[in-house]
Amino acid sequence: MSFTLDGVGLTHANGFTALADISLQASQGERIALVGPSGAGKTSLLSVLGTALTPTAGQGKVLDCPLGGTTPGGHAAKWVRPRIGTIHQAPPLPGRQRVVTAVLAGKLGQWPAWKSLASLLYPLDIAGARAALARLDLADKLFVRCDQLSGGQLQRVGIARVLYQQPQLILADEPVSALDPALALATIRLLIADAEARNATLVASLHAVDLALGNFSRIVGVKAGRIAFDLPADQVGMPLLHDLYASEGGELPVQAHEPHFLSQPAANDAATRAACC
Ligand SMILES: Nc1ncnc2c1ncn2[C@@H]1O[C@H](COP(=O)(O)OP(=O)(O)OP(=O)(O)O)[C@@H](O)[C@H]1O
Repeated sequence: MSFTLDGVGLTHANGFTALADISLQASQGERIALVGPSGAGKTSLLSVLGTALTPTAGQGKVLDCPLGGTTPGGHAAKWVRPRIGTIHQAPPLPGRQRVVTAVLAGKLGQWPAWKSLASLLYPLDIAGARAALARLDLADKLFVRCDQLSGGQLQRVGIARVLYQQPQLILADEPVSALDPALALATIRLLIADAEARNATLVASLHAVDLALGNFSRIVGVKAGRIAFDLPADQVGMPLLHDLYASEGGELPVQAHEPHFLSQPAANDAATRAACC
């Protein structure tokens, strides 16, 4: 198993319960899209899987490491964290940092301390960083400072960093939200192809339901901190989606703005997917 969550809950310090009774499993190599309205708990769920947040209820394991066993500096943290690659909606990259350093930082947790330190002073694997950036059409930005990039370019640098890292588990939080529809589709397909080639597990939260349904075989709907459904994409129909997004007036967020997609009685129609995804 890549991860198992059993009745996991997360209540924040202010008493707000962001996740409740989450039970979810994934085999190594599975690719899952998380969909749901704003505030549903998708980022919270990814943070628990990434061991950035510790559940306040339930139990689970990520890459065989028990959740809550990842105290800073502890053995479990040192072992599991370098094997998880997180893609943030807005990558937290220092503005003054060069793109090459930001990409190479993907392997800081895997390298010995001397190599990490040396690479911060002078990039040690420029060819590796360039190759990862080239996959996202950004090879020409290798020595550019991060604060000189657009939001979409910065988002793709965050993805290049994870491609360079080659983690066993990729957690992507709205990874293509700043990209135009065509680039978003190409980038999601690149991430999926990379995960497939390496048998890595990929869990991606996606704002656009058409992007999720058209590219992922397993869809997990999250609503009010709970799993609303966990189904193969071809079983996720329009009534289920409209119910999931009821708090947003039932309007489905789509990438391609295809009226055709929205008028279909079920999203599992192959022609619909071909038309919009
Ligand atoms: N540190 C925190 N303290 C209290 N509440 C929080 C905290 N972080 C998140 N929340 C709340 O938890 C809920 C779930 O947030 P989360 O970011 O997981 O949702 P999301 O589904 O990712 O939303 P979006 O699609 O808008 O990014 C929200 O209501 C949010 O306000």
